[in-house]
Amino acid sequence: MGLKEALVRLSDYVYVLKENTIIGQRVPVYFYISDRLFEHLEEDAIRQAANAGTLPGVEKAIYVMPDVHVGYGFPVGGVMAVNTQTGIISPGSIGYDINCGVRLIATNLSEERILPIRQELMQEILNKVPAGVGSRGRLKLSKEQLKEVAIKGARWAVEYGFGFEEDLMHIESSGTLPDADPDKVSNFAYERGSEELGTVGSGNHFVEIQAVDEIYDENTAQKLGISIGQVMIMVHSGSRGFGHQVCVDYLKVAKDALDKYKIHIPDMQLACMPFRSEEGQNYFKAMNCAANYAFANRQILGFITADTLRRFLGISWEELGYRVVYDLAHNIGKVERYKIDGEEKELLVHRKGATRAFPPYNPDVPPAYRDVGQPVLIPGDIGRYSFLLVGAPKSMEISFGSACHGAGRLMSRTKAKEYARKEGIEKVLSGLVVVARGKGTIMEEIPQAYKDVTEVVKVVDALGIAKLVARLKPLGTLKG
Ligand SMILES: Nc1nc2c(ncn2[C@@H]2O[C@H](COP(=O)(O)O)[C@@H](O)[C@H]2O)c(=O)[nH]1
Ligand SMILES: [Mn+2]
Ligand SMILES: [Mn+2]
Repeated sequence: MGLKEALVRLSDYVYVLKENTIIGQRVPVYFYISDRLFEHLEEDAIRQAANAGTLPGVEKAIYVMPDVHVGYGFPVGGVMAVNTQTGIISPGSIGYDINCGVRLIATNLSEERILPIRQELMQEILNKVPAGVGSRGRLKLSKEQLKEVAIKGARWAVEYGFGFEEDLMHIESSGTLPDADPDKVSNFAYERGSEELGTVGSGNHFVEIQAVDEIYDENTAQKLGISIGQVMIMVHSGSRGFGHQVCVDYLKVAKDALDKYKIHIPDMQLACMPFRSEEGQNYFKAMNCAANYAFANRQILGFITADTLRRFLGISWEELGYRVVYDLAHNIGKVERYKIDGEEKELLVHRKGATRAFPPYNPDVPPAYRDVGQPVLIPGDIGRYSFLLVGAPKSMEISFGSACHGAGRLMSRTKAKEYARKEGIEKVLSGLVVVARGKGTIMEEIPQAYKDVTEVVKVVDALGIAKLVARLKPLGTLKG
């Protein structure tokens, strides 16, 4: 019997793989998924989530979000929490693109102003915002400067002139993670990171001009300053080669340390180290450096894009009404506290392709949003929609304060290209404005390559993990 058949349907949106379904699996795995999305659930993604349930110190349950797909060792869309005293830290369960994440910026502009000029505007954004494989940014930073970025995160970018002090109040962890030690990052990571700060990257990463096209919760939307027809900027990028190298370096450290700590894992891609060990702490401190690099990266990208839009229209910052709504990480490991069976525990929450979704009145929600909950930013694809939600109370009980992170890939890059070729790329992209350095990327990133994000957010909304606030439609997209 395959693992998919072993899943028990508990309700409309919840399936469980009971503990001990595979050897050594100490906790159940909950899949938050609708029947439509269940059809796409891969056997290998189920196995990866079950494998994670065997890791030392794993607490309560593994949670899998509706945008799940197979990843490196741990599935994208997976949430795993381990005890910080007895548990491990797993680089593969955080991901290669450390602090890949999303930023949403609001403007005062209305959709009508952008629609007639969107092709020219996106061309200008393509000229001004560095994107694409191995693209170089405006900055070439020395190792000493990069160490500052690794410590200060988004604050470094603001001090350098990319943005405003108040932006920092609207970023997860204010855009600066404290436990960062730049001496734990390799020279090669510094080399790879030196010319990539302020660059989008390739593939799934993007800068998109969007318009608010539906509001589900008028009261919350008002508190977030969101209204119908409003033009928004969404940025999706991460820590580029810098973070990738941190992951590569510490996967090797983890593999080498398995014998030393007598850790047995069902898959080498889950190589891990005790969180409290020297190796585990070194990775955690390097991972936070990469996360800070990513916060700085999105700070720069969002600011350059807004500045390009402003200059293109010949308007001031005031007229543009630039305002960071929120910026969040969806590949990260964070120390948080949760009650399990009545006992409060300190846990290291691995979110890989999963978004923190803290509810109202949580002290880690920025003061401006304290009574509505943390904004949850869910990109969809270049042709359909993206969504703005806010964290809701159930997330603290049933998903370690987490929600989904996107639509999730449906087709491999090769399959997407084949589909685009067969159907004809002009037909597939009809009515969309998409710019990129290489045509290949667009073929891999067609809307059909992704699941239906509307179905994905319906699940987290129905479960009370996050609450739908607004739908955003793309006006133009820059792909890497
Ligand atoms: N609005 C857009 N959404 C997009 C685009 N390309 C990808 N995506 C979505 O982002 C998530 C997150 O991706 P990941 O790399 O962090 O796993 C992905 O699942 C898609 O739903 C885009 O161009 N525009
Ligand atoms: Mn991402
Ligand atoms: Mn990424």
